Amino acid sequence: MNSFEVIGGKKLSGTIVPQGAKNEALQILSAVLLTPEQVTISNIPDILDVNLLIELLGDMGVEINRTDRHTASFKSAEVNIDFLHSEEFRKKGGRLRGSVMLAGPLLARFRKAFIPKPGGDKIGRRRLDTHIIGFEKLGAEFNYHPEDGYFHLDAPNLKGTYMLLDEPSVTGTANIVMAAVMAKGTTTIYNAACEPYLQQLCKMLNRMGAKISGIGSNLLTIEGVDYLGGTEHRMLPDMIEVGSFIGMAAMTQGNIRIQGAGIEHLGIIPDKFRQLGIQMQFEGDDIIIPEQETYEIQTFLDGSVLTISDHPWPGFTPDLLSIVLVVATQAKGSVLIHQKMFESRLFFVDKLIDMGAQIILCDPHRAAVIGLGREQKLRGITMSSPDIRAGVSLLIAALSAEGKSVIQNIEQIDRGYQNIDQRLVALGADIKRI
Ligand SMILES: CC(=O)N[C@H]1[C@@H](OP(=O)(O)OP(=O)(O)OC[C@H]2O[C@@H](n3ccc(=O)[nH]c3=O)[C@H](O)[C@@H]2O)O[C@H](CO)[C@@H](O)[C@@H]1O
Ligand SMILES: C=C(OP(=O)(O)O)C(=O)O
Repeated sequence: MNSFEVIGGKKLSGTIVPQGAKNEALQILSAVLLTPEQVTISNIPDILDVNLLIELLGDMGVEINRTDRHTASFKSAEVNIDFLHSEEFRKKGGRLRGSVMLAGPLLARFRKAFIPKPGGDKIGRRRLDTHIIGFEKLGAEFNYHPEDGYFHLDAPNLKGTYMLLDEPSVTGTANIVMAAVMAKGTTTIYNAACEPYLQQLCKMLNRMGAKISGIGSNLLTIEGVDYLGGTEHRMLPDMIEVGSFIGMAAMTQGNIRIQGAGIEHLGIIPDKFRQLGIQMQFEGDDIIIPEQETYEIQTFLDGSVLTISDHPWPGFTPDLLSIVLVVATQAKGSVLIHQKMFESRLFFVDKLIDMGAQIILCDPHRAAVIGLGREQKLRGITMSSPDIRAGVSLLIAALSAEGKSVIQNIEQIDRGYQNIDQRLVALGADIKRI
């Protein structure tokens, strides 16, 4: 297992370009299975999770022509669905959450699918009920086979229907939409997830011939069609990377330009960093974070302590809460971080406490951060990265800390951040991959 050795205290400066969005890529790549025609995708992030999903598509018989690391064409003329039922798929597919989204398109086009226990971050219970119940409502029959550990799905006749989702699951909505585009009749999905990546998926499906309306809202209407054709698609900039860079700039007292940040798709993200007292300017589609001596956490209007919590889109994404938390440790003032959606995503704060941060973990969902206001630096330590976003938060802490830190298990970071060490070295960071 690789580690990062980081010597902290360097002010980062320069320009950084966000990669294509990881969580959009996982949806879009799954959708190539919906057509026998060619789909060409650009701005693909060159990261572990995405490369693994592309490999799985290849294993299923999809013809892949990767013109460069960020552009590829896919042709799913022949698909070996039974590969999903193999030991090899169980091992590889189990390493990423995104593999669960292969099921929707397979049901739509081939009327059967298999789902092994999916992977992804170990950040609490991650149920698949929304996916499976959605498929069932469309007419799929679902059986769990304890002997092989697979959900078996069969859907000889997918039929449009009305459904009210139990929760606006992101991958669940994507899966149900992909299953419904070629069902007979009209499907209405209420309480659908509506974040930008799902909007991107729906727009791409419409370009392929699907009839989806209500895009961007929590009520999607899908008129089934018989056939989808090829298309081209470009991934948005990764909003979680953008947020991570905003936090990193502030923590290291840096001066960074995030070029092509996709500002119109960031929703409430910039406002949350502003609530921490971070200044930023928008110039065209770039975000400039100027060097700031200190930044001060705002209070609510009545003067009470600020709370920052996650919520399904258009609320604040849970994937940036760990970043906000670490950035707050060097702010002036206090904030309560309330992770409502996941239950094991805050435990990494014990490492920040070891580094000298003032944090009280109230329970698995809430952490109170008392900012040090740069009066005392964090200390470098050796630590292990538990999940992708906590991993980057620890990296941000290490970049701002006094002395040397070692971050182990950086495969977690590589799952979602492309060449992060080299890109940060270009901004003046002292990071070695060991
Ligand atoms: C591959 C991918 O795209 N992964 C993202 C996707 O995961 P994923 O699609 O797996 O996450 P879901 O949207 O299904 O739900 C995430 C968690 O939030 C809880 N929940 C969800 C909705 C709700 O109204 N209330 C609630 O508490 C769920 O029970 C679950 O524990 O969306 C998550 C939520 O934005 C992100 O963290 C993941 O990075
Ligand atoms: C939780 C995340 O990823 P995944 O759903 O792929 O585990 C994430 O991207 O922060």
